[in-house]
Parts: sequence; C-alpha cells; structure tokens
Amino acid sequence: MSKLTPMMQQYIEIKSQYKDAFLFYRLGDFYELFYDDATKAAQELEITLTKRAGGNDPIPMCGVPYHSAENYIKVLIDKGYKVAICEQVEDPKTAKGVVKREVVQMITPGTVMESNMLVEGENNYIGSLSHFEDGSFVIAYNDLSTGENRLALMDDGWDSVIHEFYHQPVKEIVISSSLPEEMQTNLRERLHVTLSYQDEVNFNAEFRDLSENLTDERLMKAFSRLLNYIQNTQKRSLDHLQPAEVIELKQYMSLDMYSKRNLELTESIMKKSKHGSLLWVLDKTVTAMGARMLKKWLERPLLNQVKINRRLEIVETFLHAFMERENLRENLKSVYDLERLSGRIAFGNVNARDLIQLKQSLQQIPVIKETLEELDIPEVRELTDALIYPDYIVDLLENSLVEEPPISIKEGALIKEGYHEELDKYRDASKNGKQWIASLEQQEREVTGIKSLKIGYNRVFGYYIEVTRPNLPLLKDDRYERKQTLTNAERFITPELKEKETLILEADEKSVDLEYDLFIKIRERIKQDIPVIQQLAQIVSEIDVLQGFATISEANNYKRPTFQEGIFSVEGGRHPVVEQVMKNGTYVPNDAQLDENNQMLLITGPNMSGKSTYMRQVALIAIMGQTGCFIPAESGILPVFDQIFTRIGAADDLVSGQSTFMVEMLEARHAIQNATANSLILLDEIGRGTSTYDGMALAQAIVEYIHDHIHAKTLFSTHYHELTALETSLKHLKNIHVRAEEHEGNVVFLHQIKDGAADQSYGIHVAKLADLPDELISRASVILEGFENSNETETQKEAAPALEPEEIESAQLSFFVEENKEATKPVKLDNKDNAVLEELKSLNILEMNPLEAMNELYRLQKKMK
Ligand SMILES: Nc1ncnc2c1ncn2[C@@H]1O[C@H](COP(=O)(O)OP(=O)(O)OP(=O)(O)O)[C@@H](O)[C@H]1O
Repeated sequence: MSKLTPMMQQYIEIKSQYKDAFLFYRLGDFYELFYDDATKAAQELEITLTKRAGGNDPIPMCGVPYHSAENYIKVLIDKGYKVAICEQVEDPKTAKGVVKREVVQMITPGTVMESNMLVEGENNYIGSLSHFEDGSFVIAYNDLSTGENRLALMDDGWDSVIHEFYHQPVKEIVISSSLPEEMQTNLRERLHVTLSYQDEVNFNAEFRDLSENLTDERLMKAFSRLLNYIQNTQKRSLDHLQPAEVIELKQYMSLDMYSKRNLELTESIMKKSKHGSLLWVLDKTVTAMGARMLKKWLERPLLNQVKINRRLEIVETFLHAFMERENLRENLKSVYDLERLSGRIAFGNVNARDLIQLKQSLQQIPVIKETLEELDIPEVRELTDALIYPDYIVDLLENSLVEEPPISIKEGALIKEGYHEELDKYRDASKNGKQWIASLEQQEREVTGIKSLKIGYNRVFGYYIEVTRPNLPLLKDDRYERKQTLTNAERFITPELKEKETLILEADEKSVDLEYDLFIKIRERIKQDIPVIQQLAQIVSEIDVLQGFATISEANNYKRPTFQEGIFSVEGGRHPVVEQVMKNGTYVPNDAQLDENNQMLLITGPNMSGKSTYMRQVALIAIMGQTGCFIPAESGILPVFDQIFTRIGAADDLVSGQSTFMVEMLEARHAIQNATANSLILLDEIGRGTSTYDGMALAQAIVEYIHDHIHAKTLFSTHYHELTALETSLKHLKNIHVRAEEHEGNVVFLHQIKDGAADQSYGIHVAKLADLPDELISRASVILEGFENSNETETQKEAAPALEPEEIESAQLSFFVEENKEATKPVKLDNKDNAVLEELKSLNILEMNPLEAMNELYRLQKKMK
C-alpha cells in the first residue's frame, strides 16, 4: 500500500482510539466516514458508498452533509451504535489559525442531548452496573438531558438486577470488563442494550458535591464509573449534573418485570407504545417535566402511607378547586422544559430565544404561587413555600435580552439598549454615521439638483452614491470618484463617505462581537443558577402531576381511597384503561373483597367473560392508590402492598426462545420465591401451557403453597373447574365467578363478579362466537358429551385432596421450591445416570436463560437414554 496523505494518517490514528464508534470526520461541509465505518454506514443509512484514492487500494468512503448530520446520527443511535464527532479545532500549541483534528464529542444511545433525538416527556437513561466481592451490585442511572443521577444498591442476586433494568429501562449500560461473561451475555440478550466499558474508575474532586450523601463506598464507586464514562464521552461542561439520589428500593412497591408489562403500566403489550397503558389514561400533565415525573411515580408506587396521603390530600384539594386548577393548567402551559433547558445551558447549547423562554417560564412562578396560596392547606403550603421566585434571573434576562432575538447568537440584535455602555457607544457611532449618511444624501440632492440621487450599501463596495444615467450630465466633473458602472446608473464614492463607512463598519463589527461576548457572559451567569432552576423544575413537575391526577379523577369520577392494613375492599371498581376505551357507561363495575378470611379468590368463568380484566383491575387500583391518585371505584379501602406479582397471558414474546409454559413457570417461581403476606399475586390460568393433568396438578399445588406458606392476597383464575372444590379444604380461599348466561344457544357475557364457582365453561359457545365452522362446533359438542359421560373423566376431574405442607415439598414441584433442595424419593441410578446427575447438580440454573436450560436438559436426557 502506498503512503497515505497526512490527513488520512491522522484519521487512522484517531480511529484507533474510537474503535467501537462510527467516526464522523469533518472535512469542509461534510462528515466523512472511511473504511469499515463507511461500508457499514452506507448500509445502515442507505447512502452511496464511494472510493477515495488511497494509493493502490482505494479507500471506501461515504459522507453526510454537516447541516443534516443530526438526522443520520439519530438513525445510528436508534440502532444502538455510537458516534464520535471529529472536528477541526484551533491548536493552542501552534500559531494562531493552525488547526488540528480531534474528537469533540461522543454520542452514544445513553448520552444523547440533541433535542431531536430525545422523546419529550420521557427520560433517556444510561445505567452503569458495578459488581462487588460480597455479591452485591450497584446500578447508577443518569439522564444527561436533565442531569438527574440515581443509584440503587442491590443485594438480592443477579435476578434482581435484571428485574431492576426491566423496571427502569436504559439505552446503554456501562460495565467493567471484569463483569463475568455470562452476565454480560445475559444483559445483551435479555435487555437488548448497548454495553460500554469503563474499567478505570477515578473519583474526581469536581464531583464531590454530587456525592455528598453517599456513605457507602460501593455507591461511590458505581457513581464514579458512570460519571467517568460520561466525562470521557462528552468532553464538555457537566455543570447541570444533580446530586445523586439513592433509591431506597424498600421504600417503593416492587413490581417485577412481568407485572410492569402484564399490567401495561407505561406501555401496552400489543402496540408497544404509551397508547392503551395506564400512563396514557392518567397523563393529564401539561409540561414535559410533569410527564416524566408521572412515569417515574407509576413505576415506583409508594409504601409510606404518610407520603401517599400527602399526595391524595393535594389531589383532593385540586379536585374541588376547579377554577384554581384551570388557572394552574394555563400557567403551567407557559412553562418550558426547565430540566432539559438546564442541561443545555450547562452544555452551552442555548441561544437567546431559549433564555427568553426561560425568563417567560420563571415569570409564571409568582402566578403559580399566587394560585396555590388560595388553596390554603398544609400540604399545598409546603409546595407553595418551596416555590421561590428567582427574580434576579428574570431581572437579568429582562434587562439584557431583546424580546424577540434571532436564532443565531453571532449576528447581533440580541442585547437591549441601555444594558451595556460600550455597546451603546458603538451603536450610537453606527447610528450617527448612518444619520450623517442620510443627511449627506439630502445635501447632495440639493446641491446637485438630482432628486433621485441616493446613497446605498452593498457588501462588496460598501457605501456608494448612485446617480441614474439620465441625470449624469447634472453632475459637475470630479465631484465624486467613479466606482462602478451599471446599465442605467453610475456609482460613486467620496473620501469622506469612505471615512464614515470605516467608522460605521467598525462600530457594527465591534457591537456584534461585543453582543456575542455579553450573551456568553449572561449564559455563564445563568449557569451558576442551574441548581435553582432544577429545584423549581422539580416542584413544578410535582404540581403538574398532582393537578393531572385531580383532572383525570374528576373527568372519570375516581374516588379517594383510604388505607387499612390487610384489607382490600373496593366497591364498584373499574379497569381504568378498558373503561376509557369503551363507550361511556358500558363498563360493568365490580366489587372486590380480599381480607384475612378471603386471602385468595379463585375465579372461574367462561372465556372472554372478563377474568383477566378483573384481576388486572384489582392490581391497577392498588397501584393507582399507592401512587397517590384517586381510584376508579365507588369507594375503596386498600392495604399497602409491598409487591405485586403477575402471571397473565400474552407473555410468550418476552424473551425469544422461551416456551409459553417456561415463561409461565418462571413468572410463578418469581412470585413464589419473593412474595410476602403483604403482597398481591395475580395468576391467570396457570398450568394451561401444559397437559391437562400436569397443569391442574401444578395449579392446585401452587394455590396450596401460596395459601399455606405465603398468605399473600392472591387472585387465581382457572379453567380447571375441578379446583373450585378446594374452597372446602383451604380455609382462606373463596370461589368467585364471572357471570354469563346462555340465551337461545348463545352465551351472553354479563361481566359481573358473583360469589361461588361458575357452573359451566361455555368454551364451545365462545368458539361459535369466533365463527368456527358449524360442523366443527357440532363435532366438539358431541366429543364434550362423550367426556362428560365417561366415568374415567369424572373420577379424574375430582380435585386431589389438599396436600399437607410436607407433601407439597415432595410433590415433584421442586422447581418452585428453593434451588438445590434434596430429592425426597430415592431412585436407583446406574453409573452413567450418576454422571449425568452430577452434571445436573453442578448446573447453575439461575445463571442460565430458559432456552439454555432447556437445551442442557435435552442434552442430559439424551445422554441418559
Ligand atoms: N367489567 C367489564 N365490563 C365490560 N366489559 C368487560 C368487562 N370485563 C371485561 N370486559 C370485556 O371482555 C373482554 C374479555 O375480557 P377478559 O380478557 O378479561 O376475559 P377472560 O375471562 O380473561 O378471557 P379468557 O379466559 O379467554 O382469557 C375484554 O376485552 C373487555 O372488552
């Protein structure tokens, strides 16, 4: 290969430091990509790949225009790639004007700042994961656009890490390369995130303020890992980063990853979007900051009753104060996204228009405060007192910036008159010069008698005197110096005019430069107040979420719940999302009663009758109540649930490679291992993913296990009518059913919950509703009759007698019981089997994904055969 140009040599040197990113190499008006980057980018961005002469081997190359680069970068970032931006910068070591190239910023999926790459009303988190010798993990979160930092310490093993990341999704995870390979693969395969590495962890003094409240060294280390990564990628001021908040996971209701998805809290399963989720119904916020806070609240409902009641109290006050609430909503509409604005101020990305928006937002603070002051209850007063109006910021912006500045900050017209003496002088000089020119024009018209004589300006010649051709004879010789001839006119200059021109242009240039400098100073000054702005943003967001709760509660007739330990007693409860999408008044409300006597509700009823909807409704009411929102019910007494676990249909797509049954078992296991007497468990038709008897046996054993060992409030829906017999043997279990009636051979769904077990299944009626062929339906009815008459089926259909707790342990359900429990029944094994058994024992099932586990089992079974 022949010698490369110095520019390409420099490229290769820089690229070697950014191997995992697309290097956008600035050349004139383009960012160029070379070699593999070019080939891959051409494919991903659907742009033309060309070749650059590079000795014997032409170099693959493609480019994107500088001005539209953001759009291309967004495509790459959305696909999980990283981009390094390489610019020409002045080299301070060399003579002025000589430039060098360097990477000025990395854009990675988790560190996006550009507004067109961010979703309004949603956080863009990057996470870092650190592991420690004692088996604990720390996750650190950062949203670079808002500066938020949060930390969570986890000492419940690897599963809890995965659950946490499901719970709080991130675009990118920063790890140390010493994180065990299986864990790295697990993160990649289960979370589909970009993994980045930061091995060197230095705690920089400049971050001391951010970590003052961190006493645990593990938290410090994890936080530093994240901050170091951000520093290395961003290479610019991070003044907007907020002090780390430690998430005490035990202070929030824990929702496992299955619940968040199954209950469609923030995203609907079908559409994979906010539409159709609880968030969609409840989001009546008017600011982007409020929307983000609402999402966070829904993801982490509270456990502390005092805090819950504080929120409910404010919601109630807002609910009854219609006029004040309407005013608040109006005022809030004028509040810009202060959190993201702070980030951009820190990064030096804001223009004068942004600062005017900041001023207008801050000007709403006294108005909001005044409205709140009219609602005089202690909980609101707390918020009102915290709203401190930063009049000095508003005054600064009011005195310095014009009301409608241009987008560019480099062309002047930003700063108000009277703000800066020197600037006023330049402006005066320019203005005086221009006035002098205007009077010269007047004077020359009079002296020459040419009425159309005018003084004009263009960038090439500066100021000139223009005389139209027919008037030229009126000009005395040598009066002006000829400069340019046009078809219909001549242009002239005079030494005096040129002298004034120099003065005017100098003054204009100086004032534009000075305006820029003054603007930067104002921006830097505001930078110091970022914490004040961020604090206001927090309070405004909270007010916004709470007024939103009041607004939706009023619109949908939600009621304030009360709390009482151990009792879930709801009258006329509704599913908030199904109710919302159905026509007004068509949703059938239902009561729900769970208490010490009725810890478990076994729900039967035909397909499509509303079993799942009812179960979800119970959980959503609990979540809404603990979030501090009113609930969709006539009245409600709620317990404070510490955790919610769910196993509700449609989960098969969770992790590719897992069978429905395996997912079902994993979800059930998770509940059984972690639930307490204060938890809520929803199990929808557990066991249906396998053969009838297996399924029924598992279902019964699970019901018994929860009933006898866990005592969690549980809703269990089933098609195994045989299980309803358990009501007689399990003291705290109650049968309920969803009512349906048969009318002229068709099933009518009443969606009403009634005590007792359903009397028949109506499965065939539902199949009929689904328009299966008549012949097939008749045949199914005949087969069903056959089953019902068969003695064998009758005897098998009896529910097995309830097992004693010891029996459960030996009921071959070790899958649900703790890992590594000794098998209770000895089995005769030969040497080959023993070897397989040893291998089986040594498998670390919890570290595998289900597909790996299945493959292992299959392999071992094959070995035995
Ligand atoms: N209380 C209700 N009022 C009005 N419509 C309801 C109610 N509950 C459920 N529905 C309607 O019935 C449909 C079926 O409900 P759901 O999926 O809960 O039934 P299911 O009994 O769980 O069915 P399957 O056993 O087939 O899973 C829902 O999509 C909803 O439109």
